[in-house]
Amino acid sequence: MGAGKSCIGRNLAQHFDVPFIDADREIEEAAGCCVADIFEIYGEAAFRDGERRVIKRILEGEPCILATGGGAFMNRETRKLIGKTGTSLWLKADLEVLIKRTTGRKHRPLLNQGNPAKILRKLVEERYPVYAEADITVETRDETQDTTVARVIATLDELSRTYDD
Ligand SMILES: Nc1ncnc2c1ncn2[C@@H]1O[C@H](COP(=O)(O)OP(=O)(O)O)[C@@H](O)[C@H]1O
Ligand SMILES: O=C(O)C1=C[C@@H](OP(=O)(O)O)[C@@H](O)[C@H](O)C1
Ligand SMILES: [Mg+2]
Repeated sequence: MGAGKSCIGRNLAQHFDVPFIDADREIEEAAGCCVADIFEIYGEAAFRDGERRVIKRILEGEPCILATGGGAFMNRETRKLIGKTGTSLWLKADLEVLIKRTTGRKHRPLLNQGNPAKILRKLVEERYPVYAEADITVETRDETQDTTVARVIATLDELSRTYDD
């Protein structure tokens, strides 16, 4: 949450001229309400179930850049499917950066359940070892979106040169 998956993913899709899909927006469309309302009305378990199904459908579709929600990669089945059909990229941010980028934003229900900084610290501890299984890791720091996008593109360019050699 706050790493920039949605913003940077959209930018990258424009750069590479491929479709961009945000899994959270797809879930909201299917449910007819926003993520916060899905959590409130149906509960987190129902959201996770919808998230798993929506991501599976997207991965079975046309090639695209997909921004998942921060919890999606924690699902073993989703992780396996991403590994089989796609290339995963972890936008890795320090806790401080995540706090700065999420402060004052109310649309992430998990951060409204207590002290957001504490919740984010716990999630970083739980999730980062699993996120480390991603194919590619790119750091995102306290910097402009353009700087992060440029770092991702440079990393991908370097990797494609490595594969070409
Ligand atoms: N370098 C950066 N990369 C990505 N987002 C940034 C950056 N700097 C500031 N931001 C802000 O941080 C927030 C990231 O949110 P978002 O893209 O929704 O992240 P996620 O989808 O990972 O939760 C946005 O409000 C964006 O404007
Ligand atoms: O980390 C999480 O568990 C979540 C992250 C959110 O997406 P972003 O990571 O795009 O904010 C959204 O899917 C939901 O609020 C749960
Ligand atoms: Mg997002």
